[in-house]
Amino acid sequence: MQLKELAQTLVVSRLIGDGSTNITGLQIDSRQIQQGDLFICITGQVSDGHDYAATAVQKGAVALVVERILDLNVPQLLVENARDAMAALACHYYGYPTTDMKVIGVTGTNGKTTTTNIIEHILRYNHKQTGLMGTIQMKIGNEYTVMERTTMESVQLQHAFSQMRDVHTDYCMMEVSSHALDMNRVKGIRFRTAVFTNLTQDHLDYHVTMDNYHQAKNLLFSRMDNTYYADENKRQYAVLNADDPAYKLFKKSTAAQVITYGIDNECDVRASKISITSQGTEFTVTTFAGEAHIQMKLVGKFNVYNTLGAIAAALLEGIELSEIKNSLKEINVIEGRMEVVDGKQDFLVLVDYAHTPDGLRNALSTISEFAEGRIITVFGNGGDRDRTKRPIMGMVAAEYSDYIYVTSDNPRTEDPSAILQDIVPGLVEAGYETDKYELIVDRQVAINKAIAEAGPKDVILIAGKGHETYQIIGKVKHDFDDRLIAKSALEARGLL
Ligand SMILES: CC(=O)N[C@H]1[C@@H](OP(=O)(O)OP(=O)(O)OC[C@H]2O[C@@H](n3ccc(=O)[nH]c3=O)[C@H](O)[C@@H]2O)O[C@H](CO)[C@@H](O)[C@@H]1O[C@H](C)C(=O)N[C@@H](C)C(=O)N[C@H](CCC(=O)O)C(=O)O
Ligand SMILES: Nc1ncnc2c1ncn2[C@@H]1O[C@H](COP(=O)(O)OP(=O)(O)OP(=O)(O)O)[C@@H](O)[C@H]1O
Ligand SMILES: N[C@H](CCC[C@H](N)C(=O)O)C(=O)O
Ligand SMILES: [Mg+2]
Repeated sequence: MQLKELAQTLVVSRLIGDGSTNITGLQIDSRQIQQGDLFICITGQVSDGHDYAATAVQKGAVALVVERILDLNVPQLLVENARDAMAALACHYYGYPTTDMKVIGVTGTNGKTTTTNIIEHILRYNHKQTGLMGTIQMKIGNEYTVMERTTMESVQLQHAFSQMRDVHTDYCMMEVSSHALDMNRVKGIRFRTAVFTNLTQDHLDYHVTMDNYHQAKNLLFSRMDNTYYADENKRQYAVLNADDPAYKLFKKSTAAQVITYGIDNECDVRASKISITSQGTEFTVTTFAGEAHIQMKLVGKFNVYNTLGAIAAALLEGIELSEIKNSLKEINVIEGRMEVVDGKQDFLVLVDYAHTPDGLRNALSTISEFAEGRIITVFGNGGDRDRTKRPIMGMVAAEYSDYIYVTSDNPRTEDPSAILQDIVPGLVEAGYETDKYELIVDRQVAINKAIAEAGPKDVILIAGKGHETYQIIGKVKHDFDDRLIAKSALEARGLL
């Protein structure tokens, strides 16, 4: 594609140099440049992409998108904000792929991965060609790729959507993180449906206040343009959790049709008669399309919420409630979400991705509903992330646990033992006795100890890392999988 064609998508940009230059790719990272790329210089928080433009040109970039003219002998497209411009350029370059499929976006502090996976399961079960993008993996056709980020940059997203279009994808279910909304990574995506799960504390390192965080989430809903299309396939929907007060802002600011779900408040898709065991969950769902009794292997009240959001989204696609019910019966536990580590033991070992105060509370309160023995919690907090959630998670753990191993999550560039120390004030504030917890920096040692000392009917919750197969210490990613470590600890006791 010629540079001038891309430039035309941005009315107020200024093109300096030869507009007929042929562009064969878009790239934001100088380390990944290929011959013929247009290098987009992003002014970031850590580095400035403009500083890497010369290297990018040396490596084969044939033109630049810049926020200030650089002294380099290649055509340059001058824009006010490169990240913003990038979303428009990416949509055009890849031929607006999200207008050729239905994209169902899910946002919220917790439950995005779970909800997207449930919707994907229902639609695939009902013979739709599906795609998936999120924390664990991306699915294009039948190919799965492990992901680094929950929501990628716009160039990567639009590229992935174009690949999905190539394999005739009907629906893409995607997680939409607040970072992505705030940084315009998802600008230009046409969402068929946007689902809101919940809003609780996380990411205050980035958003600083809960109000900013709420406003970032709101961008998903406020950018939905219009619901009044004659063509049913073009209508847009907002599926909102009516039990979370944050939904009111989204309801007010969206032009999409609003469908609410919940348990406690009056709403359009509502669950009642909920029964939870360690094996699964049952409930009755009352919807605008009838009533059904749902049985599934996912456990916990929070998974009832995730499922309600998914049921609403699927009903909007014309899937019969009876078919939704059948497909939910078949759904398996989502990787790293209340995942049971099985052996011959007479206690339960669960690996869960709870890494926020609300996530941990939900995981532990669910366990407390069926635990017959002690509840033993192994958890920590990620480094270089929201520090204010650490003592709160300590308080939550103290509220439900009989014993706690405070340990490392992904320390990243922080001092691991200092992170553990940040959790302790929460335990103290909760009045938790000092002989009921210990601090063990090495997560493997903590997991081994928890399993070595477990007794009959105890439940061990290993929280925070879920599906992750690594641990980031400093800047190094080490192999680490809570489930494999738990298994080897069981083996050491002769219980595998
Ligand atoms: C806070 C945040 O999200 N930052 C992301 C953002 O960083 P930034 O804008 O500050 O960019 P930067 O790192 O300063 O770099 C500026 C530019 O220089 C370029 N560069 C840099 C170095 C170089 O050698 N060559 C080069 O070209 C970079 O590619 C970039 O284009 O853009 C970068 C490029 O895409 C991301 O790597 C970076 O992710 C950081 C590492 C990160 O950890 N992000 C997490 C918090 C995140 O996004 N999480 C959410 C999920 C949260 C959730 O829901 O739980 C997610 O969607 O994954
Ligand atoms: N609806 C929910 N409400 C509260 N907690 C939940 C909910 N769903 C899941 N959780 C808890 O949060 C953890 C993470 O769930 P999930 O991976 O689905 O969330 P996410 O929003 O995708 O997280 P991330 O922001 O890391 O992508 C689960 O392991 C569980 O403990
Ligand atoms: N998407 C979340 C994941 C946190 C997972 C936890 N294991 C950690 O490393 O803090 C984040 O980037 O904040
Ligand atoms: Mg996720």
